[in-house]
Amino acid sequence: MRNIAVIGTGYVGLVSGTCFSDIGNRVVCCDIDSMKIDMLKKGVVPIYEPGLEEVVQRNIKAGRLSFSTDIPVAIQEADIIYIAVGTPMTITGGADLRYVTSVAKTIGENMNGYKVIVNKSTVPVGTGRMVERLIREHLGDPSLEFDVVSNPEFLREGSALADCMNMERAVIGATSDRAAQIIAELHQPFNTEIMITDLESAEMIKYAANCFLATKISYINAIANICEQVGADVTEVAKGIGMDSRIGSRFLQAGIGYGGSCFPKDTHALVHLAESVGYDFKLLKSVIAANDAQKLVVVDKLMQVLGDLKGRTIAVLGLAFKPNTNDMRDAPSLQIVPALLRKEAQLRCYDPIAISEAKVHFGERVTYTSDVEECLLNADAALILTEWDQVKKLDLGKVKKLMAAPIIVDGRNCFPLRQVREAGFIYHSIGRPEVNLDEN
Ligand SMILES: NC(=O)c1ccc[n+]([C@@H]2O[C@H](COP(=O)([O-])OP(=O)(O)OC[C@H]3O[C@@H](n4cnc5c(N)ncnc54)[C@H](O)[C@@H]3O)[C@@H](O)[C@H]2O)c1
Ligand SMILES: O=c1ccn([C@@H]2O[C@H](COP(=O)(O)OP(=O)(O)O[C@H]3O[C@H](CO)[C@@H](O)[C@H](O)[C@H]3O)[C@@H](O)[C@H]2O)c(=O)[nH]1
Repeated sequence: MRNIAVIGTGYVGLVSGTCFSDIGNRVVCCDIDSMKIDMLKKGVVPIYEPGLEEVVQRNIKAGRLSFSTDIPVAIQEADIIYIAVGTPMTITGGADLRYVTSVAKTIGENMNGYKVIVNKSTVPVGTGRMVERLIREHLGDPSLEFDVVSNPEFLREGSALADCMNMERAVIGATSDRAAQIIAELHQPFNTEIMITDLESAEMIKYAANCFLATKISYINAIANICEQVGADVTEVAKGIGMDSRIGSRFLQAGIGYGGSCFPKDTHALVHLAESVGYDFKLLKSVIAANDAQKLVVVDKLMQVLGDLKGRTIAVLGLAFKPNTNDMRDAPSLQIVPALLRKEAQLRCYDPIAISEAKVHFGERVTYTSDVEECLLNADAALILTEWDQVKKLDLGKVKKLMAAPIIVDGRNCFPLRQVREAGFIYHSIGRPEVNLDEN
């Protein structure tokens, strides 16, 4: 049993802190956001993450998990300190390290014995060394010992708890065997593959992994754009190439580009890091440019079907960057909705859980509903932006009766072509042949 302090109780800090407590450690999750901490103390989880609230409540009850804004005390009482604060993108594309820097200083000021300081935030190579230096500079007693470790997080939003409890690997980048062993032991109950490496390589692994996945998505989206011109179907192509185990079938879903709190900022951060050492990462720059362009292909498709969008009622199905989350950070809808508004379309937007987050961005310029059928009622066209189950399971016969015209532009390839053809829709999706009424 270890005493762990997790500093930064967002998606990553809350989920990993909860999982560490669930395997038997005593964990205090800290944050400077007192509203968040007050909610969590009552067992209320401030983010939408399936299954999380139950596990949080279970561990609070068991006395293993607590929440606090008193970060100095949490540091003093812990033998392992996890840093899990945000590292958002700066205007120049690099990672903003101000929160990491501030936490490192606070840790240094409150050190009172040997501790392992573990960085879980996604940070550029060299940050672990900077954290080490800052802690040392702020130590009250220079004889105090500590080690800095990098243990990047690979969970996905929407399946964060399951991803963390069943992690495929734990990457541990350490500067001492002592610290590597402590963090490796901490991960034993997860029954996962443990990779012990150096600090710099661990930091690089996180960016290299995310940027590889982003590259895979931009690649299949580029293939989709060619498929449309040559009459091929990208879902068949993805299936066919994915059967090659060297390629693998995951992250080959063509769509409206990647969004979310990680891929957009991490691709930019790696380009920025490369630039700082004199490498022009042209490949990754193209991945980013392709992704930016991909978000808007559905706007062109809508115009191709409807012509002028002025005054037309569009049912926008899904606003979150992916299903099972209410996170709107860098969601493709943030580009697509304003582009449609510039064309003076009337937008009725559906999302089962992200409406209050979406309102921060779109305000009163669109109308909102969490009822998918209400969204579709009398609409001139439906535009699918998130592959929510509620959308994928729609009865197309019923949808046709609800809508003013049977038109769907699908940015997520939710329906088999045969199904929409039989239901009598005009259906334009990504990288697949168009379905038009004359062939129905
Ligand atoms: N969200 C994900 O799916 C995910 C997955 C893997 C890695 N990451 C990385 O993990 C890090 C955290 O991401 P997130 O999505 O959890 O961020 P988040 O924005 O949800 O949470 C960060 C939290 O840190 C708190 N914070 C800021 N400064 C603080 C300070 N000085 N002391 C205490 N708390 C402070 C904020 O109030 C906030 O609650 C980022 O580097 C991100 O790239 C995120
Ligand atoms: O085949 C695919 C797979 C994903 N996406 C899109 O890619 C984005 C990211 O999806 P996903 O990776 O599932 O979600 P995140 O929660 O952002 O997780 C990513 O980013 C996290 C933060 O770094 C990492 O920890 C995870 O391993 C990594 O998958 C979303 O917009 C998806 O719609 C596609 O377009 N096609």
